[in-house]
Amino acid sequence: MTYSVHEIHYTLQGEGAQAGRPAVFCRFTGCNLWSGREAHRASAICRFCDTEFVGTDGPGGGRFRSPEALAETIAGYWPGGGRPLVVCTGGEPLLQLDEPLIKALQARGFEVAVETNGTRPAPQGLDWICVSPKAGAPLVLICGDELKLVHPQPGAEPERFQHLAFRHFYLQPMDSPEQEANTQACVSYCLAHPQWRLSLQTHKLLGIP
Ligand SMILES: C[S@@+](CC[C@H](N)C(=O)[O-])C[C@H]1O[C@@H](n2cnc3c(N)ncnc32)[C@H](O)[C@@H]1O
Ligand SMILES: Nc1nc2[nH]cc(C(=O)O)c2c(=O)[nH]1
Ligand code: SF4
Ligand SMILES: [Mg+2]
Repeated sequence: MTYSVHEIHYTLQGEGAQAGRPAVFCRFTGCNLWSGREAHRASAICRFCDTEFVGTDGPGGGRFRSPEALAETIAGYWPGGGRPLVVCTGGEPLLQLDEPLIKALQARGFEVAVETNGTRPAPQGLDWICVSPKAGAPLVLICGDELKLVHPQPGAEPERFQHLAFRHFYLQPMDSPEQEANTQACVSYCLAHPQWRLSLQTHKLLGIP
């Protein structure tokens, strides 16, 4: 298996239940819900993506020919100490992340977390699964550690997901020109439905990647 990675960097997890925790981010190329090209955004299934994931030419990106090669590169970003955490994201990481890579990362002491749109089954052995459902896309990954719903999304109302088997339920305001109104909508919904908590994209507030 060759892995195509857009970028690798070390920063704080900005979102959800693990916000504030140092982590290496491995951003895989490609997504099944958008090509990543602006010309295709308006006709994509997922139209609000805030992320660049096309190509292997980002910082630390490249093509890695084995799980060991990618795991060794990721391990090189950890400063030492603490419990190493890698967040596999993208693009859609579950198009590429497989059990051999999870094992190679865990063999180097890493907890392996994933940020996924939930349209693909997860490989065995993940330490943390964050599912972020998208309106109009089939949700097949219906259990995990956190469900983090970008809100508001017509066709992906929180009520559709509240019964699923996740430990944490988060609403994350959609970053868009309507962000202030979206944030207020998330606050109001959480106050009225306390099963849900607010996830702010704290890395954007801090100006870190
Ligand atoms: C770029 S996605 C990559 C992982 C995966 N494809 C997914 O959608 O979960 C990482 C996280 O950012 C969230 N996200 C993407 N665009 C956003 C936006 N405009 N505002 C808020 N969150 C956004 C996604 O829902 C997901 O939780
Ligand atoms: N700091 C930081 N935290 C994040 N949590 C999820 C992210 C993502 O794009 O998957 C992300 C990201 O892009 N940056
Ligand atoms: S599913 Fe994730 S990576 Fe793909 S376009 Fe949507 S937010 Fe971006
Ligand atoms: Mg991001």
